[in-house]
Amino acid sequence: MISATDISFGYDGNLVLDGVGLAAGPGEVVGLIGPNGSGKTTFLQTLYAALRPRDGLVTIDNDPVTSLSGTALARRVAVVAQETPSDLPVTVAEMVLLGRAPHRRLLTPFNREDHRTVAAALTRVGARDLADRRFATLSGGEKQRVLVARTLAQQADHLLLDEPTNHLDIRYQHEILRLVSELNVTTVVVLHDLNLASRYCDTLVMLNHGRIVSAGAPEHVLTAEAVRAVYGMHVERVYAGGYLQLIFSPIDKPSLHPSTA
Ligand SMILES: Nc1ncnc2c1ncn2[C@@H]1O[C@H](COP(=O)(O)OP(=O)(O)OP(=O)(O)O)[C@@H](O)[C@H]1O
Repeated sequence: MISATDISFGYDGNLVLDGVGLAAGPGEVVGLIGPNGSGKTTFLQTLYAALRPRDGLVTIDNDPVTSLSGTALARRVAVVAQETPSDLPVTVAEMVLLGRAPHRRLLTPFNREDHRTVAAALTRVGARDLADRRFATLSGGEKQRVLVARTLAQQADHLLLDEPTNHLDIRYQHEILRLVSELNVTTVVVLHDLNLASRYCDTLVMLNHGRIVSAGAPEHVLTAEAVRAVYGMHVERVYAGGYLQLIFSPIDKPSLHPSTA
């Protein structure tokens, strides 16, 4: 369970999060959505104590996140941040093996079980054949899948993901998010694609200018009014294949079809 209450944060005195919060219950996937600069990444970073909020409290299974040591936090929380690691001279398998580090004592060699876990994680993201490649030489999408594999190898029961579908082709966007939604791991994920957010998240938190505009079930958050107010876009809501689908058009060029919302 991840809980954040009344979080405020500013860079150099400029407030970019103003009293935001969320609750992700066990196994739940919470999507953080909102326009560019609305504070999603900043909020996510406060959840794993990469940033210390000015006010408010973040807890992981009721423990304040700031009370956990680095290793204790890494055993419980796996993170895929927006910036991928730079040109570390490691293979893909070695990069995923780093996910096992919180489970090993310092300087204890990795064992067969670690290597099995890494192989299974790479298989789950469709990257087993990349195991011996230099990580730095992968495409953006391949890197992203490998970083998700690293979080699987970490076997933490909380997952924080910042735009994990960035660089992924349409098939892997769905495969990665379906995998995340089936992991039964408490997850907070920043997403830009509102249709993916709607399909794979249990609840959504919509930010704008560092404040929460609405939170709850995707169909209640992604209303035409909210999308118009927050993104300045016209949206038609349709249900296709049992899923809510949003069809966007700029406000000055309304869709030819009347709203089906
Ligand atoms: N290191 C920093 N120093 C100063 N201001 C920052 C810093 N990082 C972010 N900001 C500012 O804080 C605000 C929120 O940024 P943040 O990256 O959290 O938004 P976001 O919703 O994740 O944006 P995007 O969708 O573009 O990734 C923005 O105005 C941004 O310019």
